Amino acid sequence: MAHPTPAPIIPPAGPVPMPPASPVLATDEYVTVVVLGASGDLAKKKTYPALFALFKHEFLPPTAQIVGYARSHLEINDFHARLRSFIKTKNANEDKQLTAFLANCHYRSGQYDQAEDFQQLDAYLSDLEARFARPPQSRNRIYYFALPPTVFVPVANNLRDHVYPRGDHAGWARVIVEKPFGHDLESSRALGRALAAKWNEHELYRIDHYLGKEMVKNLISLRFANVFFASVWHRHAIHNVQITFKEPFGTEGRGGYFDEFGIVRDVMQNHLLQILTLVAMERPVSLTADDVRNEKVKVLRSMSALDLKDMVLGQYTASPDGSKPGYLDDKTVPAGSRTPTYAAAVFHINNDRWEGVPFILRCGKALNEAKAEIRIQFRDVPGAGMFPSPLSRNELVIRVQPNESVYLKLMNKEPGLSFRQHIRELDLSYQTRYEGVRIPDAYEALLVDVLRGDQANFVRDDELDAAWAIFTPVLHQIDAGAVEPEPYSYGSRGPAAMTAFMETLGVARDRQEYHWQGKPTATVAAPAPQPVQQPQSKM
Ligand SMILES: NC(=O)C1=CN([C@@H]2O[C@H](COP(=O)(O)OP(=O)(O)OC[C@H]3O[C@@H](n4cnc5c(N)ncnc54)[C@H](OP(=O)(O)O)[C@@H]3O)[C@@H](O)[C@H]2O)C=CC1
Ligand SMILES: O=C1O[C@H](COP(=O)(O)O)[C@@H](O)[C@H](O)[C@H]1O
Repeated sequence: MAHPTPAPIIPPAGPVPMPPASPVLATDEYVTVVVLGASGDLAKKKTYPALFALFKHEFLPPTAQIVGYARSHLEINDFHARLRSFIKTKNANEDKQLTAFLANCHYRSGQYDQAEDFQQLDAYLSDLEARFARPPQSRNRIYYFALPPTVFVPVANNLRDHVYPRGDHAGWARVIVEKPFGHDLESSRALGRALAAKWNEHELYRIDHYLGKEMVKNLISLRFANVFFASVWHRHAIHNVQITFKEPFGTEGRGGYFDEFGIVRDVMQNHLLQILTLVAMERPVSLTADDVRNEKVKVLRSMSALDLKDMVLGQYTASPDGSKPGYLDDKTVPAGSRTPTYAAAVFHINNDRWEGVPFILRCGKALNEAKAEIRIQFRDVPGAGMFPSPLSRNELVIRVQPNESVYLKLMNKEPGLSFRQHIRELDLSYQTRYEGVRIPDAYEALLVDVLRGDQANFVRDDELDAAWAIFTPVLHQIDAGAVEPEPYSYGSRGPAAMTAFMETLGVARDRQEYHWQGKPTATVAAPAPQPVQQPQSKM
């Protein structure tokens, strides 16, 4: 195969100034970000918009260069035009910023398994470093895998062998890997071994983008920076914990990818389980990555492998009016597929703090609303009978999205001459309490962590292993078609079996009508945004 020589880099018009201090990178550090799979879906929808946002808000130094790499042959102007169509700007100033950002975005095409192509990439990066890094700045490289998992290993090997920083001022190298990290315990271990053959654990950043969401990052502050939560955060006060993810759209023509995984691998084994560990873990010794992850691993190791009898699985059918197709109507889904698009499961954490408390994880596509939340339901008040009104259980709700908020539902005396109790809430709605404050996208927050070298919000190898150990036995049964998922209509609340499932676990619904009086939230089915999914293998 012919390998074209790298295009010469346009010589600088004048001396490149030392970059201003970045809040995340010291002045003696220079960084190049290499986006592998730059022509794909994830790159254009998430990676580049997040990098632009960091550039715009001066978290990415203006000299940092971004090099896209993929197999497609793309002219740089076409590549920039493609990025422009996915990066929204609000005014002329942002347009100017985008033009400046794109001037730092390069593109190289090459195969994923060819050493020579990676050697040429290395030469290209070295040229850029010679131009933009100012000695004594160290020359650091971030490699972002926006790639199908089939090429993770050859790309990781080629990068380590041919594109690793070396020579004078060589700095650090960090690899960002996107899920799926295998499809069960065995495949995850095989992938882990292959990556570990060339890379150190401290260089690997396994992304679970839910760990970058503002309210998920807030969990550690809520729990450990407030004495009143710490004092009720255990089985004596909490009856159950519900962690819920709902999407109001189905696979919408991308069922081919989804069908290989199903909702348990797509959302529950990673995003929801990660949230569970942050809700349940003990106070870490410090906020350093390993102290936090040590506590998360302990939670996972205190959980038994999931059993099918502790699950409800569902698959959506067409909406009652026929306007929305069922899962099996998606042409990309294999006929007769039993892949679940909805799953609920109950977990128990076998330790002193949580014994007997059900942790209920629920996730589904094509449901009645868009919502991700953590709902901590407290125990019933003893002696509630002395009150004239039925008492509902207190609930602490942490709304991850949309409309981030923390609210505590409590019983309050109706004001006035009445002595009745009604449900009200202590409400920290971000829209009103942090009016005008921009909440960064999860990918931005995680890229900042990578620039800082903070792995606390990334999944460690033993954490991943423990997570797969919990799910692998049921996943194998589901894969073997052992369960027929219960049908539920597109746009509904999920399978009918959920009502009995929640009742059996002792989850109580409000015992009075409750209507929140605050600003209405847009939780009802909205036009479906296209989900970002791991690009399908093009190999
Ligand atoms: N700051 C804010 O943004 C605040 C917003 N609110 C809003 O007020 C409304 C009520 O709040 P809240 O009570 O916390 O939440 P919800 O009414 O959304 O749900 C409460 C719980 O009851 C379940 N549930 C809802 N409908 C049914 C049903 N028909 N059968 C069985 N279970 C059901 C829900 O499960 P499921 O998820 O499966 O439906 C959820 O677990 C919500 O729209 C909320 O967003 C309230 C306070 C503050
Ligand atoms: O990882 C995934 O997450 C998205 C939902 O992410 P969100 O940030 O939009 O809540 C989901 O649509 C997709 O199926 C899954 O792979």
